[in-house]
This record gives sequence, C-alpha cells and structure tokens, in this order.
Amino acid sequence: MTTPLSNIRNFSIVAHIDHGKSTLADRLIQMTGGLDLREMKEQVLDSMDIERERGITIKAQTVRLNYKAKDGQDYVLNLIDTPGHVDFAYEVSRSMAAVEGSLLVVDASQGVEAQTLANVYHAIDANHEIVPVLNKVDLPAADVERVKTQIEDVIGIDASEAVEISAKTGLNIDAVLEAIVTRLPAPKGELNAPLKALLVDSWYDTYLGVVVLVRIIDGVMKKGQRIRMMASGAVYELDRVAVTTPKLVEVKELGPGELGVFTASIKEVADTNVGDTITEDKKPTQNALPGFRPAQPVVFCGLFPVDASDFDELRAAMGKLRLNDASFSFEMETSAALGFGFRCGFLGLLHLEIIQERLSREFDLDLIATAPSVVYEVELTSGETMHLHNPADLPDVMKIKEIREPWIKATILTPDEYLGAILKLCQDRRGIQTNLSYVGQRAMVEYELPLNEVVFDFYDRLKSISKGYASFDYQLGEHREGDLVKLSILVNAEPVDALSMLVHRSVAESRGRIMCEKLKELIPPHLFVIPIQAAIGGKIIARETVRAMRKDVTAKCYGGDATRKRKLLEKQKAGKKRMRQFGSVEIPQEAFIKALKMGDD
Ligand SMILES: Nc1nc2c(ncn2[C@@H]2O[C@H](COP(=O)(O)OP(=O)(O)OP(=O)(O)O)[C@@H](O)[C@H]2O)c(=O)[nH]1
Repeated sequence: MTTPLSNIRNFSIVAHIDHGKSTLADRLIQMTGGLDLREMKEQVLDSMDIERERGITIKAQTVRLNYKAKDGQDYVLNLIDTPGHVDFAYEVSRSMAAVEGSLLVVDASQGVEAQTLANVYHAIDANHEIVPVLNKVDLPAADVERVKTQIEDVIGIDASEAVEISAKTGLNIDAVLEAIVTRLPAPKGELNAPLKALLVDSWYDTYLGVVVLVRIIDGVMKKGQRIRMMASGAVYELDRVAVTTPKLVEVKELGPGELGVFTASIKEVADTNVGDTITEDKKPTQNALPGFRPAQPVVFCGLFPVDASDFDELRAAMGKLRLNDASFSFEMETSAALGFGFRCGFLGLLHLEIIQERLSREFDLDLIATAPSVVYEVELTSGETMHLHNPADLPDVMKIKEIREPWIKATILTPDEYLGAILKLCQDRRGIQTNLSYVGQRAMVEYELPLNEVVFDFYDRLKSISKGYASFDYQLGEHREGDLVKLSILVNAEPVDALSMLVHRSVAESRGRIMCEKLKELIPPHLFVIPIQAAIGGKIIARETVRAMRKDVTAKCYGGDATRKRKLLEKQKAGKKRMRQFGSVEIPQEAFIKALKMGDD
C-alpha cells in the first residue's frame, strides 16, 4: 500500500554556504528516527570526505522521514539536501524539479548572502512554495527582524511567518516539521495512470552497482517490473526498489509523489540520462516530462600525471570518477612537455579543484593541470581546416590563413549595484553587449563573448566582483575569425607547452607580463638564475628572473647532529615529489593553476 498523496511532502533545503543546511537536515533526521544517535555520524548527509573537510555539499542526498504530525496523522517527508556552491548549481536545479517546496535557511547573524539569492532563484524558478527558516538564533549577533526585512526586500517573499530555530541546539525544530506539513503542498499524481517517473540522479555504488534516484509522478514502480528509459529507449528489469533513510531500505513499491531509488543491473551511470522519463515498457505513458539540458563544462584544461608512469592509473581513476560524476568530461591528450594526459571539462574552478583533489587523495595521484583552452578552427593556406585542441599544436603562422574561435551567447543576472563592474569585466574579455533589461530587482545583461575568454577564471571573477550574487548561463554560438596569437612561456629558455595558450593579439602582452610575474613568485630559487620569458613567435614580449640561492639546506647543521640533517633532507625530498622537472628547472605543480589566474588574487 503506497502512502496517500495528501500525506507526502517533498522538499529541498536551500541556503548560502555554511548557513546550516546540513545541520538542520541532521536534526530533522534525528527527530523522525531516520537513524539512531549512534549511527548519526556528524553531517550524515555530507557523505564524501572532501564534503566533510571542506564543509561543503557536493552531491544532492535524499532522505525519507516518517513524521507523526500534531494532527495525529503519519506523514512521509522526502528531503533532498542540495549543494550550496555555485559550481553545482546544476545539481540544485535538478533536485528542485523533483520536489514541491523548499526550506530557505538563512543564518540570522549573517542575513541574506550570495548563494541564498542564487539558490532561492532556483526554487522560485521551479515554482516552489518557500518556507523561510532563520537559523543560528542562539548566536548573540542574530538579528531576526533585520533578516526578515532583508528576505522580503531582497528576495521578495513574505518572511513574517519565518520559523526561528537553532539547528545546533535543536531549538524549535518541531516547528519546522509542522511548517513542512502545514505550509508545503502535497504532490499531485495519478495512482492508476501508466508509470511516469523523473530520473533525478544516478550514481555508482560499489555493492549495488548503478543506483538511480527517481521521483514518481504517476503510477507505481515495483520490483520485477520492466521499465523503459524514454530518451534512450533502453529497457531494464527492476532488481529492487527502495527508499533512503538515509540507509537504503527496500520497499515493495513506490507510488505517485514518492522519491526513491532502484537498481536494474544497469552497467554504468552513462547509460542513464538525468532528466529522462521512465515508464513501464508494456504500458508506456503518452507524454514524457520536460528533460534537463545536460550540464555544460565551463572550465577546460589538461590533466597530466607528474610521474608519466602513472598514466594508466590516471585513466582508470578518471573512469571511476566519471561513474559518479556525469558532469565531468575528458578525452585523451598529449603534451611535448608533459607526455600523455587528458583534456577535461568541468562545471567551474571549484569542480576542477575537487576532481583534482579526489584524484590525488582517493587514487594517490599527483597531477598537473595545464592552461585551459577551447577548440579552434584553423584554416590553412593549403585550403584545409584543422581543429586545434592544444595550442602547442598550432602550425607555423606562415601556413595559417585564419583562426576561428568559438563564441557564446551569455546571460548574466545580477543585482543592479554590480552591473557596472560586470560590464567592465565583459568589456575586458572582448564582449559585445546585445541586450540589457530588468527582471524584478535584477539586471539581466546579454553578451556575446569568445569562449576562450570565459573558460578559466571569468566565472570566478564574475562571482568575486558580484559577491556571488550574479548568476551566469551560456549557449554555445558559432566560430568567428579572430586575431589570435600563440603566447608561449619559456622557463630557462625552454618552452613549457603546458602554459602556452592562444590569446587575442590586443591582450597578449599584458597576459604575458602577468604570467611571468606570477611564475617568478611560484618557481622556487635554484642554484642558478632562471630567466622567465613570454614570447609571441620568436619575439620576447615580457621577462622576469628568479634569483639564485644556496640550496644545501644541511649546510646550517654542522657537528654530529645526523638526525636533524636526515630530517631536513627528508623534508626536501618530500617537497620534490610535487615538483615537475623542466630541463634543469623544477616547477611546483600548483604553479600551473595559480599562474593562469588572471584576477588580482
Ligand atoms: N551557532 C550555531 N551554529 C550552527 C547552527 N547551525 C549550524 N551551525 C554551524 O554552522 C556551520 C555550517 O553548518 P552546515 O550545516 O555545515 O552548513 P551548510 O549550509 O550545510 O554548509 P554546506 O554544506 O557547505 O552547504 C557548522 O560549523 C555548524 O556547526 C546553529 O543553529 N547555531
């Protein structure tokens, strides 16, 4: 017997980073007996180690709670915990499509902040009923009235009935549960219609294989059923149907309005399309649900093992990561300086750093991330056109008729106060403004921009100059001819292809100078002077020098103190591990990321 629709509530929690979303989720689980205290590890929903250490949520987690309300009825509350960081906005919007309402958590001592706005817009766009929750009222700095006014002025939703809580002490958590029941709508759906379910997410579990998270819209999903993925046409037989509390608990069936998971011996995550509609093979629904646009990579770069013999391990590791993170794309690449590696696409700089951190931590791989690039069309004087993935492969300029670069149509939403700084940023990145209008309190500006001006730090620059309030989306446009030149970086007169990039002639000199200045700070002194140069073709356009210094760290410890000498040499050896040898110069691997940040940080 499935739960009647009127006794189901599906909701997400949206908040600015660190405002208390995960702590509140833990409290709700504790209050509804999802797990007993012994099982309640700190932040039970933030499952990945990196999430716990960085204190951020990456994957949306779903929990089913059983709650006896004050009206004496039993309710099923399905909670989706969503990522707060903008890199994972795509996860947020997908989770929103699966539920009917949101708790908007705002730290009563901080007030409405960047991601509060960015994430609540996702909830508003998904037509959610929104219940404001003021958290951390235990803090002396909490100012409930100010924050209520702010929510009404900045976001434009009524906060007079905001629930005031402390997720830390447990104050008033029961009022949140009552608000979920009384103020959020029950889902709609037809029990006797053909099965129609939304594929919300999928991941790879070492024991269960591919697990798929679904929201049932109509009909019933049960073990043994033959289902069809409407986008791919693939047909599977359900091995098991379950709910996550957050432990996985098998159930006989899932009815309309319910959130749950299934396994069906699906080989890999890539066989599932998030946003797809799932129906019963022999009695399919007539109309599929509106799907999701696949997440588009915003940042592209090359990833290479510091130690070339790690290549096969890197390939295997990336395949495993891809199983769990469908938004991470990669293809093989070779570099003269770095050997074999992969050109990868990410949702943003944080996503890049997390993938790199996971690869080094979970697979013990030391990697180098190279200069970002996009795919250029190079028309040669011979008449043929080549697709250039790697700037290092640019043919001799005498053979090039023209280079065409990909452009995008970008839409930026921002509170009016940041508009000026954003227009300047777009101008500096060769942007062409095509439209400027107002959507409520927000300015909406549309720009055509070269993709190579966006791939690396545009997104982060946009966030930092707008304090995270601006949101950015883009559609790929056509390729256009551009006066592009290859900017090479030479360290100790050796070209480092991993740092070469194609840039517009008008910005080549300033980019070259910034790169040399950064590398001068990032490359440690050696026993000899190291010249660092930027060049276009054979012409040097910028130069810095790394001074020489005595390198014998043990020179200071004389006499018999062998222990100290050994410790110092061990420390020096460990430091070498993360270096990459270029000719006679050792370049630390983080230099490749930091040198490329064009911002002032
Ligand atoms: N004083 C106080 N601290 C709280 C309260 N709720 C959460 N915190 C603390 O605030 C910090 C962030 O809490 P989280 O629940 O991880 O915040 P979050 O919104 O989940 O952050 P992300 O997972 O990064 O999105 C933690 O140190 C919590 O202990 C509260 O009610 N009062």
